[in-house]
Amino acid sequence: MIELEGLTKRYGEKVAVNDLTFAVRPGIVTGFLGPNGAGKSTTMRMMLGLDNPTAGDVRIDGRHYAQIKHPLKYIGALLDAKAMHGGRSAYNHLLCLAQSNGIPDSRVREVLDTVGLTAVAKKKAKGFSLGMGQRLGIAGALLGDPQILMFDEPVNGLDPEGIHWIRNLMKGLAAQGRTVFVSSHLMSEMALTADHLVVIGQGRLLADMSMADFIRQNSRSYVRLRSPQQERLRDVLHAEGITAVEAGNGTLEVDGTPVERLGELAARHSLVLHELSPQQASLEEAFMQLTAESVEYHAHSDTRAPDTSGWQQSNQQWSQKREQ
Ligand SMILES: Nc1ncnc2c1ncn2[C@@H]1O[C@H](COP(=O)(O)OP(=O)(O)OP(=O)(O)O)[C@@H](O)[C@H]1O
Repeated sequence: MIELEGLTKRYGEKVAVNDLTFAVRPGIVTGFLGPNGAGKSTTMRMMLGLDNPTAGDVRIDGRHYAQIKHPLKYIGALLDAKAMHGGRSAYNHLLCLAQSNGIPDSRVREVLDTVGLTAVAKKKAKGFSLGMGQRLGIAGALLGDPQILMFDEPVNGLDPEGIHWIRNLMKGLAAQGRTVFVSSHLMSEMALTADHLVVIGQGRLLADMSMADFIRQNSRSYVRLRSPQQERLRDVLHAEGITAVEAGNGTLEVDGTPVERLGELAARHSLVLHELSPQQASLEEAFMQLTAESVEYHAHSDTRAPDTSGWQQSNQQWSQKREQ
């Protein structure tokens, strides 16, 4: 278990981490999300004793990192895959880590095998690709067979097979009862991997809840209906006290009524339906909605990536229509 209590970090005027209190529990994968500059890496560095908090406290199984004798046996971390001696071979890099942490040499071959680097074990790390470097960093995290694992952007540089592998690795580690804490900007990947989310913005805690609750609370779920008998359908719904909002392209949207009830109502009145589909926003949409106000770095160009403001706008319009 990792516990943070009022954790704060200032760099001069800048408050990078602002009074964070949360716990990371064993047996599940906890995702750590936040826009660029939100304070994720700073938080993780303080968890590992690499930075001192300005205020507050972080404890690993009740102890400060510095109090743990052989830390790699308790907590394994991938922070910066480039942070290694490039002149050493992958094998020697891990051997040095093992020997300074009281870990048997035999463990080096095991973790090299786990991450798929056995064939290049004798090659110098500085010649490694980004993905190979990530794998070596992950091998270092696994070396001490720790109960707590922390990964900062672990899929960075990995190919689809590698992404699939790390996803299953993290889920497997959590299923063994370990504590797994992972940050990533890849929302689709996070949605497939994490059970629980901690979300921060401008150093502050924005959410600490299950993935399902996070999406439910930060997005709109509704049912979309399409029928060639739209007018009759609207009348039937209206008579039942159900508000259906026209959403263009011949579709109606209904909020707050289970999809089963809508289907049964249509059947009872012999209405033809071409579509009856529950709609749930993605993690990415829920994340954008929650963090919209705490994004520090906005792109300002005509070629910027598509954002979800359209989605937010239609959400607002929809809410306004519902209120009318
Ligand atoms: N050593 C430092 N000195 C001064 N400011 C710092 C330092 N380290 C981080 N910061 C600032 O603290 C804030 C949080 O940075 P941090 O790297 O923790 O964010 P992050 O959530 O990991 O961002 P990203 O997703 O972009 O990696 C940023 O505004 C950053 O500029």
